[in-house]
Amino acid sequence: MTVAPDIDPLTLALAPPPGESPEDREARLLREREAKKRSDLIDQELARQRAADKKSSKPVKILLLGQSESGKSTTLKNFQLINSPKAFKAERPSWRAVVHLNVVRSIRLIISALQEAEAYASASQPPNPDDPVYPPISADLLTLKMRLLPLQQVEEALLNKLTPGASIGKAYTAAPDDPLPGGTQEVSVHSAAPWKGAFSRLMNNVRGSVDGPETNEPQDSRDARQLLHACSEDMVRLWNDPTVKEVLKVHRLRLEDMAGFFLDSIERVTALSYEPTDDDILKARLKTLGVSEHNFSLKAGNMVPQSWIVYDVGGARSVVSAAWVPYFDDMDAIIFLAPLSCFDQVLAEDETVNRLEDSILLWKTIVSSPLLKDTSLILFLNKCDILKVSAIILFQGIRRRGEVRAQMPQDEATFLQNFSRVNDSMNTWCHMGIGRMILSIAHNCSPSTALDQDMKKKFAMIAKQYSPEARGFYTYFTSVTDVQSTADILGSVRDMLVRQNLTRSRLV
Ligand SMILES: Nc1nc2c(ncn2[C@@H]2O[C@H](COP(=O)(O)OP(=O)(O)OP(=O)(O)O)[C@@H](O)[C@H]2O)c(=O)[nH]1
Ligand SMILES: [Mg+2]
Repeated sequence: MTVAPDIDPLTLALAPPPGESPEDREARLLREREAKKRSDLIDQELARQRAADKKSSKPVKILLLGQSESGKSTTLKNFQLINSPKAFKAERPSWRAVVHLNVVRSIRLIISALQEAEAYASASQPPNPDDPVYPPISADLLTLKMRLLPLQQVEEALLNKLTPGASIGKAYTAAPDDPLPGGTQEVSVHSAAPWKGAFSRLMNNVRGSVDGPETNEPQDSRDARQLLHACSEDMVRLWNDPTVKEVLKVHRLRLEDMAGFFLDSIERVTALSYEPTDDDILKARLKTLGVSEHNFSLKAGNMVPQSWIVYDVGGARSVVSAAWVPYFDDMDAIIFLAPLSCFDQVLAEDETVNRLEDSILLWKTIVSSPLLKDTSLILFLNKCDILKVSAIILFQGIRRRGEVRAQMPQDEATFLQNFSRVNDSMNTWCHMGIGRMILSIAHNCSPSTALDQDMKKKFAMIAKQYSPEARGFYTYFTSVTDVQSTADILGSVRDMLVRQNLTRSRLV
C-alpha cells in the first residue's frame, strides 16, 4: 500500500480496516471502549499511587506542647537517644555544663534561704506572729556559706560558654535588689542559640577532659570546672548540714523535688573526669525559649526510613504556649505533656494558679483549635514517678494525723470531704482525685491508680467535647526520665503514626 505523504500515520493506524462489515465495526468499537476503560483505570491507579508516594515521602511532623517543666525537652532527648545516638553522645559535654549549672543553682537556692534566715535573726523590729521561725545560724555555717560564694564565677564562665556574651543578669533577669545576681531564677538558653555547637567544638578541642590531659580547653572553662571540683566537699557539707535542712523546711523548699536536682551526687558530677550518663542528661534542666526543630530518620519494621521532624516549644503560661498554634497547622500529631505530679503546685509566674488547672486550660485551648482539627492528639500524663512518691508521702502524713481510719471504706465520704484541708492550691475536683488516690493506697492498691484514671477521664472528656471533628486520640502514663519505658512508648507512637499516614495516603 502506498501512503499519501500528508496523512498522519497514527490516524492511519486507528482507521477502520478497509471493507469493514457492520458486525466487525460493532465488535471493534466494543473492544476499543473496553480498552479505554482499562486504560482509564490504570491512569487512575497511577495517579493515586503518585499521590500516596508524595504523601508518604512527606516528613511526619510532631509538635511537643505543654506548660513549662512538663517534660517536652526531656521527651525530645528520648527521641534523640533512640534515633540519633551518635549525635546524642556528641552532645554530652554540653550537658555536663548544664548539670554543673543545675548544681550551682541548687547551692544558690540554699544560700538565698540562709540569707533570709540571717535577715530575720538580725531584724531590729520584734517578730510578727506570722514570721517564719528559723533556727540560729552558726558561725561555722556562715563561713561555709562565704566560702561557696565564688561559685558565682563558675556560673558566669559556664553561661558564657553556653551563650557567649550572656551575663548572669541577662540570662536570669535578676531582681534589682537580689543579693546574688540571678537569685532563685532559672537559667535558660534560647533554642536558636548554638549552645550545643559551641560545646561540641569545645569538646573536639578538649577530648582530654575525659581521656587525658586537658591541654586545649579554654582557661576560663577549665578554671570553672576546677573551682567546682575544689568546692565539692564544701557543697556536700552544706547540703548535709542539719541546720540547712531545717532552714529549707521552714523556707518550704524541697530541692530534691525540683528539676535538675543533683545534690545527692555532688562528688560524682564535680569530678574532673565527669561525663554525664544518659540518666543525668534526661534529668538535667535547661529551660527552652523559642522553638527548636529536630530532624530524624525513623524506620518502622521493614519499611524504608522516613523523615520525622519534632518541634520543641518553650512553654510558659498556657496563654503563651497557645499563641504558637497558628504556626503549626500542618502537624501530623501533637504530643501534649501534662505533668500529674504538679497537682499541689502553683505557677512560678502566677502563684494564684494551680499548675494542673493551667495544664487543663491549655489542653482545652489546643483541642478546640480549628487550625489543629486534623492533628492527632497524643497525651502523655507525665511525671507518674514523682506522683507515686508524693502520694505515699501524703498518705503517710494523713495516716500519722489519724485521718485514714481502720474502718475504711465505710468512712470514705467523710474522708474525701475533710481532705480539702491538705492543700489550698488544689481545686475541688483535684482534691477528690488525690483523696481517692490516698484511699487506693490505704486499700493496698497501686498508689496512683485512682488519680490516673480520674485524670485520664477528665482529659479524654475535654478532647471529645471540644474537638471540632472526631480524630485520633491516644493516652499514655509516662515518666519520661525513664529511658526504657519511654523508648517503648515512643516505639508505639511511631508505629501508630506510620499506620495513620499509610491509611490517610490510601484515602487520597
Ligand atoms: N522525675 C521526673 N522528672 C521529669 C519527668 N519529666 C521531666 N522531668 C524533669 O523535669 C524537668 C523539666 O523538664 P523539661 O523537659 O525541661 O520541661 P519543658 O516542658 O521542656 O519545659 P520548658 O522548656 O520550660 O517549656 C527536667 O529536669 C526533667 O528532667 C518525669 O517524668 N519524671
Ligand atoms: Mg524545654
